Amino acid sequence: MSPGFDYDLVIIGAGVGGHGAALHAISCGLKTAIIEAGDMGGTCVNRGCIPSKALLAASGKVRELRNAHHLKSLGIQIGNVEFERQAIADHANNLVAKIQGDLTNSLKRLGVEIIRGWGKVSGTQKVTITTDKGEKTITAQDIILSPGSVPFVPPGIEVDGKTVFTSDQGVKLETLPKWVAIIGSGYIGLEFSDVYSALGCEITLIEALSELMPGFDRDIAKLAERVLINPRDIETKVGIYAKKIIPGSPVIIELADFQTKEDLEVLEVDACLVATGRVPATQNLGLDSVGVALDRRNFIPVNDNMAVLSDGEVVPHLWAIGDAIGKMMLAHAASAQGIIAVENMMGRHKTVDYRSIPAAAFTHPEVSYVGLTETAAHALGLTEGFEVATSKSYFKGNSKALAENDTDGMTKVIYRTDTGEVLGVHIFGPHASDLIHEAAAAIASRQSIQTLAYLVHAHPTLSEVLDEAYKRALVS
Ligand SMILES: Cc1cc2nc3c(=O)[nH]c(=O)nc-3n(C[C@H](O)[C@H](O)[C@H](O)COP(=O)(O)OP(=O)(O)OC[C@H]3O[C@@H](n4cnc5c(N)ncnc54)[C@H](O)[C@@H]3O)c2cc1C
Ligand SMILES: NC(=O)c1ccc[n+]([C@@H]2O[C@H](COP(=O)([O-])OP(=O)(O)OC[C@H]3O[C@@H](n4cnc5c(N)ncnc54)[C@H](O)[C@@H]3O)[C@@H](O)[C@H]2O)c1
Repeated sequence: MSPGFDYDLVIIGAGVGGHGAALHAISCGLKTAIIEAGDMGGTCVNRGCIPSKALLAASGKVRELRNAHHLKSLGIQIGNVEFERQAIADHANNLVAKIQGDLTNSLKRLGVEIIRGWGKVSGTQKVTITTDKGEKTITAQDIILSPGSVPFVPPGIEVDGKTVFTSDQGVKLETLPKWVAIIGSGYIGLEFSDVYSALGCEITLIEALSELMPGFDRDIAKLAERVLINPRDIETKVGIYAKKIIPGSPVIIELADFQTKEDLEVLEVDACLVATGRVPATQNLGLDSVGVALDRRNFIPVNDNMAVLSDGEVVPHLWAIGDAIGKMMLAHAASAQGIIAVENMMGRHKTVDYRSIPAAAFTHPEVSYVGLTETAAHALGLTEGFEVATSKSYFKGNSKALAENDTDGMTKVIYRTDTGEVLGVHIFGPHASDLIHEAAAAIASRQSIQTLAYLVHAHPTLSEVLDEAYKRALVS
């Protein structure tokens, strides 16, 4: 315990980032407190990963069981498949309650003090907590800020939470609108279009940029579009943005060309999900009391060790992690950053290796990746002076996928031609979110495709799609 302080570590925000940091701090012997103003578990547990994956799991089963053609190819026939919207919503809500309870108990069991209220830095190594009952100030050797993020709603869009809503309300599945517009084809847009289309809604997917799924590798995005969008009841509008959205019945959406800003058409739909990204929840954190200014996009500036910066200089004993620093808005990235922050405050110099952090969209089939897209790899090659090559393999050549009659998908491995170092791996296909981890481990140790091609994969497994892609690189 640091002499003269109430705690060794105080964490503001009990999302997955704060939780990960707290668990690691306890394992390092630090007396730790965590401050939470809202729901324990933050976005991921209450309004993000957990409820959305519960909805995807249930709606994915409906899709599978209603796919008579696929079932027949396996010799199976079943009758009408029914579902109850409220029962699916209850599954998601119950899972949230369970995981929120488990997370809170894990903190209590380990001796992390949970303080409810709004936390604010009130000077060097000081935090003030405001509750309905008043204010109290505590001191800590170190402070971690993990306040997370909230949905971004572009100007002109009015959210009423009922007919026009963000994922915060969407995960509650309070209605199944007959016709729903989804604004944005990123992670949330894709996952919700998977849920809604499986449950029988008609969708119009609107993307401002010139291609759908702009954040994903191009080959993967094109194939994903052919499987996840085109055959389903989803109309797409690309290069078009929602200039104005008025809630009601119907919801009125004014669309305009993203490049020219010219007005295009007006849609009248039953509901609209706004999935246009997230912004950091970094207001009123008391950062001015220690001379810290937010960056241009309101993220907290940090260095590679997660130390908060003021004018480029480290602010001693102040750290920030998670969505609020804007490096990679993912749950596992937030908790990895929490662990790295604690390691550095313990005097062990460590940084986060973003290149090896995987990401996945839990659609049916799934999309996953780790490392660079082909475009980013070529750009890096140009600045660092190396050539890039790719190797692809397809689920339609994989015995396990063939046995399941589930063969839509591909794997793409991107590597340097000089050293063979793997720079990125992208998978679209069944279980892609699990398959990506061997590639993440390979990238973490900067392995070459030549080494990976000699790894032995069990047969018949889906993981052989990676084996095939590695081996193909040796003969190309
Ligand atoms: C619909 C959806 C689905 C998602 N699915 C996935 C997924 O499948 N996989 C994945 O990796 N990521 C997913 N994400 C992203 C993931 O939820 C976030 O990356 C993650 O929650 C970030 O964690 P965090 O700890 O930084 O912040 P948060 O989870 O946002 O937690 C921050 C916490 O801090 C509290 N807080 C803020 N300010 C204060 C203050 N001053 N005082 C006290 N408390 C404060 C907030 O109340 C909140 O509880 C999803 C997000 C959404 C919206
Ligand atoms: N499976 C997962 O890991 C998962 C799932 C959901 C969310 N998340 C996280 O949550 C964050 C937010 O997700 P998201 O899908 O909202 O953001 P995103 O950044 O992934 O996608 C937003 C999309 O909306 C488009 N857009 C923005 N404004 C628009 C407008 N006015 N009209 C039309 N299109 C517009 C953007 O071009 C972009 O393609 C992501 O950064 C992601 O990291 C992760």
